[in-house]
Amino acid sequence: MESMEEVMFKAQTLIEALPYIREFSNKKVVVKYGGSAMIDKELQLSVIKDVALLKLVGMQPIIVHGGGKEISKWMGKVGKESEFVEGLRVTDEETMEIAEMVLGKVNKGLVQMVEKLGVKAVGLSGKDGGILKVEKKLANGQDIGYVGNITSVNTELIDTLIANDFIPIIAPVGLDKDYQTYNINADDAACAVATAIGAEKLAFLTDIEGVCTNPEDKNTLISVLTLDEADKLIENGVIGGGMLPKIKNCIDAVNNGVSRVHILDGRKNHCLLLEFFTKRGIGTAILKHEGMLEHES
Ligand SMILES: Nc1ncnc2c1ncn2[C@@H]1O[C@H](COP(=O)(O)OP(=O)(O)O)[C@@H](O)[C@H]1O
Ligand SMILES: CC(=O)N[C@@H](CCC(=O)OP(=O)(O)O)C(=O)O
Repeated sequence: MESMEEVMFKAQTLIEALPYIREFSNKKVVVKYGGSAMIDKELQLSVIKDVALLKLVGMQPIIVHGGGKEISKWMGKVGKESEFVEGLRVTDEETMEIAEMVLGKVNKGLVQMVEKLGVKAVGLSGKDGGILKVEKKLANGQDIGYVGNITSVNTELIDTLIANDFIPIIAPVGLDKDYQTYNINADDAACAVATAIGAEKLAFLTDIEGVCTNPEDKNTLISVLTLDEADKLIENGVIGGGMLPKIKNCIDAVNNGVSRVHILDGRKNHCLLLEFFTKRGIGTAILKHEGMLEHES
């Protein structure tokens, strides 16, 4: 049996959420779901429950997912080594086939979870309705195969689904002008979709607390990062590895009108709810300038 104190705490939490629910009512929010937060089934359900709740309280969520670790696992099963250049998977024809199959499986798994919660979802890849059009992307000037750089986003299908109360769940696969299939980094896909549909908010779920001055020490988490500060951290090498393309996408999204961009720890249960509905927020917020901070500390 819950104590009165516990019940009151829950009521307070709900009241704290009120202004955020009002502010984001009918607003499009994009969640990039990938990395380690995808591996654990329990964590998956926690993320999906959060997204379903965002929908049920009146927001218009769109999920863009990855599945890099799952792709690597299945590559291993067929005896293929995964190779990355600048965080991008070197993608030959066979790798493309595996990536598309695995991302399709991940996609339908997420749809299934959302539907089970009684919320409508449709799973798509960037091939459907011409959502993601690409050209070949080079990494460090190097040809790494069927890796796509997004050239345009067709929002027609996404908008139709949202208007009909579905949560669109998008896998990062696209077509070039000759209708050749390409593998797309999921962070790139999330940024492009958020920008094209005019999202109010873009949240990247990843496997670390947020941007840190020392990634080995979670106490060095940076809660708020302005574009100028982000540029400096890139210049002096503080931001590296997989965080580099993520931050570049964050900068792009902010510069292209997505006013709230966040990097959150997807390993933390209900990280989306904490970010969306509490005063403090969690993770790192990337803002054009400090004055735009929406959370009080
Ligand atoms: N300054 C930094 N702050 C946080 N993480 C960083 C930083 N520099 C490098 N990283 C690395 O980036 C990783 C996150 O990127 P990545 O593994 O590609 O995420 P995902 O798989 O979720 O897309 C972290 O686990 C960390 O090792
Ligand atoms: C070109 C490229 O690298 N594509 C990625 C697509 C999946 C992805 O980005 O998944 P995460 O977000 O979980 O890392 C890949 O093949 O791994």
